[in-house]
Amino acid sequence: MSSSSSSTAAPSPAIQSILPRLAAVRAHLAPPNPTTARNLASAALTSSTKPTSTINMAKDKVAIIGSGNWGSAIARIAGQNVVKHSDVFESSRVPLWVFEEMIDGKKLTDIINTTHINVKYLPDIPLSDNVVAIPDIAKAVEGATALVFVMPHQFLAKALDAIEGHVAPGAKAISLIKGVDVHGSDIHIFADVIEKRLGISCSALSGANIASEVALERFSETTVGYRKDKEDEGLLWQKLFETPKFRVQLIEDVDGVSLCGALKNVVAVAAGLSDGLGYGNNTKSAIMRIGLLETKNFCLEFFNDVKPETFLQESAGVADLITSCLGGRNRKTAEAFVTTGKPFDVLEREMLGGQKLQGIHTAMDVHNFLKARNRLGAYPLFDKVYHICWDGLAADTLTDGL
Ligand SMILES: NC(=O)c1ccc[n+]([C@@H]2O[C@H](COP(=O)([O-])OP(=O)(O)OC[C@H]3O[C@@H](n4cnc5c(N)ncnc54)[C@H](O)[C@@H]3O)[C@@H](O)[C@H]2O)c1
Ligand SMILES: O=P(O)(O)OC[C@H](O)CO
Repeated sequence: MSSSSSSTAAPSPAIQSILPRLAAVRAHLAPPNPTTARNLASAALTSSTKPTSTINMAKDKVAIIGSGNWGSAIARIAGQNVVKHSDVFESSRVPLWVFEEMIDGKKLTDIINTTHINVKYLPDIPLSDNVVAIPDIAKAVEGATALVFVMPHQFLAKALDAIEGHVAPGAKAISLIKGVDVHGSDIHIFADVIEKRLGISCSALSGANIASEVALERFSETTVGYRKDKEDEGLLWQKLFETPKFRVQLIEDVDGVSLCGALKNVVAVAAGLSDGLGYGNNTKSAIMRIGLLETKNFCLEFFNDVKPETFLQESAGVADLITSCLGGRNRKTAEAFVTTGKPFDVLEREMLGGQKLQGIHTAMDVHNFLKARNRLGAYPLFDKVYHICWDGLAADTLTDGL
């Protein structure tokens, strides 16, 4: 963070190392408005152009880990916002980890670094020049203190293997990944997986955010869930992501934000199946309602700290469920699953140009978890999606027993 008084002498390394913590303590002691997270958020917005400290402090260095459709859209915003908030962020360079692949004989990283466009995952929409594509994940996170995880969930474990041991002291993370990590009767959100593996605090961002619409600057909202007593981190992520066309709201609810983002993908698959069957709007609305109810019941049954207001008052809740059931990739491929009879892996390859489906995998993870807990009967929609997608059950049984 830059100083409001550039003539102040630089503090010693020992003092510098405790400055981020001091800033956090100061934020807790004197929040701009202690009543609600939203008020904190707006206070941060209005104060964003004002100097916030009289002491020189290290700026946060951002790294984006993942460069698919959403990863590229979010890298675009982050690249612009680090310049806008160059008092807080190192602005000259935003490393973007790219899983290297060849496109027409050229490396995707070279194409991005030359044209500033991710031609495969977000064609036609330029990233800002400071976003630098890097194929080596350990190099991409080197020195970074604000790590943005945005990749299909199936690739996270391998990415963490490569990152572990390369994370800067004092770093924090945010997960934009939609899905759940299930082992037998255990379930975790990916923010927990990141936090545990890297030993750093991890927030979550999720909302009604079809990537291409956000990238085209169509007005959208999102939710950042931050950890208990970590409003300062929520405010930092809000600074990194908020624009006039992409509004970021804050809530102290990492679990609820993450789970809503994961489970709505299962509901979106159900909505697509319904569309494929030609059932119309009443049925789809019923699926959304039942899906939201199962989502809420699941969160409250298996996670202790979920805030009820996340479901209806936050973009991560009902709004993401609606946009995904209307316009998402999960909906689209599930509709084609019914109309073409092709399996999902074939449809993913044929219809998504390298982008990945999450909903069918989350349906299986949720099924396995509920089975292990002997609770399948309480979640009939989630269960039906699993059996239709993975078990050969006829799609036209979708609404039976709901
Ligand atoms: N696309 C959206 O509209 C959207 C919006 C909000 C949230 N999300 C969520 O964000 C997360 C990331 O989605 P996305 O749209 O950026 O990705 P995507 O679906 O476009 O996936 C493609 C990405 O996976 C990478 N990849 C492919 N094979 C790989 C491998 N073997 N190892 C590592 N990486 C590999 C590709 O390089 C590319 O970056 C997901 O959890 C998704 O649900 C997506
Ligand atoms: O296209 P989907 O179905 O993966 O959904 C995209 C986003 O999660 C919508 O917020």
